Amino acid sequence: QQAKMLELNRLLKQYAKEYYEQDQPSVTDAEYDHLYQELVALEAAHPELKLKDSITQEVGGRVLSGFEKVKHETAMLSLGNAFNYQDLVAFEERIKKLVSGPITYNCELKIDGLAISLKYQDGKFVQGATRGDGKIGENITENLKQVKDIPQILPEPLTLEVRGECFMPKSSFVELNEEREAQGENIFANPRNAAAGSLRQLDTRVVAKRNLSSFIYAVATPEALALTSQSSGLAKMNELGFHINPEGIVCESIEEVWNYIQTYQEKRHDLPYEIDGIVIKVNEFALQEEIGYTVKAPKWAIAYKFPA
Ligand SMILES: COc1nc2nc(N)nc(N)c2nc1C
Repeated sequence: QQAKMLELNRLLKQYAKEYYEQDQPSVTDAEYDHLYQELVALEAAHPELKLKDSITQEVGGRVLSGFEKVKHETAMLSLGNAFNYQDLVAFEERIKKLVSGPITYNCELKIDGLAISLKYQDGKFVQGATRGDGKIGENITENLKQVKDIPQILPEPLTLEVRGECFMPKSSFVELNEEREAQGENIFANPRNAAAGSLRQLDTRVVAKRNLSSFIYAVATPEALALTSQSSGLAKMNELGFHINPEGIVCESIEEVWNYIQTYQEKRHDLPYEIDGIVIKVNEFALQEEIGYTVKAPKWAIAYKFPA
């Protein structure tokens, strides 16, 4: 076993050197991960034999043997869907039955990535998680630390949780598939799969090379920031250093919402990331509370899905 550990360490250090210094690894990520996991397992089985300079002890060589589960304090919900103008009119009619007074709509691009939750304690990023089943997600904090536009420290010592989408820009997706093709590895079908596959990596150094990005779209703890609307919430999160999608607008009517949808049904082909629709939300938080939720989704929001 000791000999095996020595051999694995020698190989992995050689591969890591190729990967990080010479940028032409002689093995694929998958082979590297496999060997790495073999060493992690060996060390777990024989801790007394673990080499003190083992590659698994190196800073940055954060390799998990799996992801812990985390419970979401407030469930990460899904969205009801709309597929045409009539669905949007029906959405507004349902809402108008539940509230009096003027309603405005915050319209946001629906990024084709995967939902993430980010928790901050006294202004420090302490936990990142996947949506999972909405109640229980996976702890991918170490991987999300490799996403460059996710702030590690906030300008104020706030304790809050935000939610958003982690995605791979189109250009990075093309590059990654070219690399994988060159190494005879299977390519990803779309940027969403590439992002999901990257965040599932157990070796944070692989994640660091995948050029993932994020757009934050909600504060899960709005009371933490005394916010009154979705649009002001996004502005505040932007000030705090979160990456907020710049294409969102406030609409005064469903007609305006429909114009926005038509605009992006075309414009989306020119965006540097993939979107699969538009999310329309009642902008005022007081009205959102009045309108409420179904078991699985807010009644004050709807996702208009672009035709595939
Ligand atoms: C309020 O809940 C949500 N808001 C969202 N907003 C945007 N922009 N994109 C999403 N995918 C999204 N998903 C959910 C569940």
